Amino acid sequence: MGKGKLAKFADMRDYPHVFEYPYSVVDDVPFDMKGHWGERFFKNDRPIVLELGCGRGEYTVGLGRLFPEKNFIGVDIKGARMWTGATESLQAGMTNVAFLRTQIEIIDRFFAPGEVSEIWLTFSDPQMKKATKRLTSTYFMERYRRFLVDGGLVHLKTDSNFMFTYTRYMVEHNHLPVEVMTEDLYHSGLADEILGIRTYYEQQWLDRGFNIKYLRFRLPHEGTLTEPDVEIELDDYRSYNRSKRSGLQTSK
Ligand SMILES: C[S@@+](CC[C@H](N)C(=O)[O-])C[C@H]1O[C@@H](n2cnc3c(N)ncnc32)[C@H](O)[C@@H]1O
Repeated sequence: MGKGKLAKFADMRDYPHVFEYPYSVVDDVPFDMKGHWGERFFKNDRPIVLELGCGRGEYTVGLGRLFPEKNFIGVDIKGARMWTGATESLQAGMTNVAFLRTQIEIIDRFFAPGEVSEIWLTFSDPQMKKATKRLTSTYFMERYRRFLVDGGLVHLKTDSNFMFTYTRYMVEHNHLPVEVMTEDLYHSGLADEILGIRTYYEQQWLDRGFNIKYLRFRLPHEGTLTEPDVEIELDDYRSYNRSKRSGLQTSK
């Protein structure tokens, strides 16, 4: 039988590469590794890549294996999910992987200007009701700009037509340079060992016959970002009213 939540939380508290700073903690204790992840934790000055809303951390661990010359940090508020990737990377002796348990709304408290080189958003909740909760909204882009290098890459992998369409409008409206865009990754010829990493949620959507969409763009520091004024068709397989939970649990 698998470990229960309490046992996973206990493991996480002892893991040397897991940092747990939800709102309640970081309000009282400033995060003193801000600006010092390389020197104090990774012991090198290699590029740092974030996976935001990492869940079990498949991209954090998978990319960590593919790119030992970079450092990867998975961020999520759900500790029991994160435990999977944290345990796997610890058992594999990976020194270029860490996890941060916190709310992404306060992500800029953990990284200094220019400290992060890339961001992955993997199957983020589309948050169809409220743009400010959507991880590709300009609200979050403004936060990412505070620590992402100028012109740093943002990757979005999603099942959601709503999330993909919204993000495409946001990117076009703000003239952010697009590097790659496909509405059907696995039939596009683009899927390689990086894009072929499959997350837990991704596999569920693939099993249900959904196309996987992928968008990669750059986020320059210059210019004011504004929200696109568009109406986007809602994903009919997700519950609009309970968009706080992820689609798989709320569908139909
Ligand atoms: C649909 S799941 C995707 C998980 C994983 N990336 C995957 O593809 O299997 C979305 C994840 O984002 C996390 N998440 C969503 N909004 C968040 C926020 N504001 N702060 C921290 N985590 C968040 C959730 O806890 C959840 O684990």
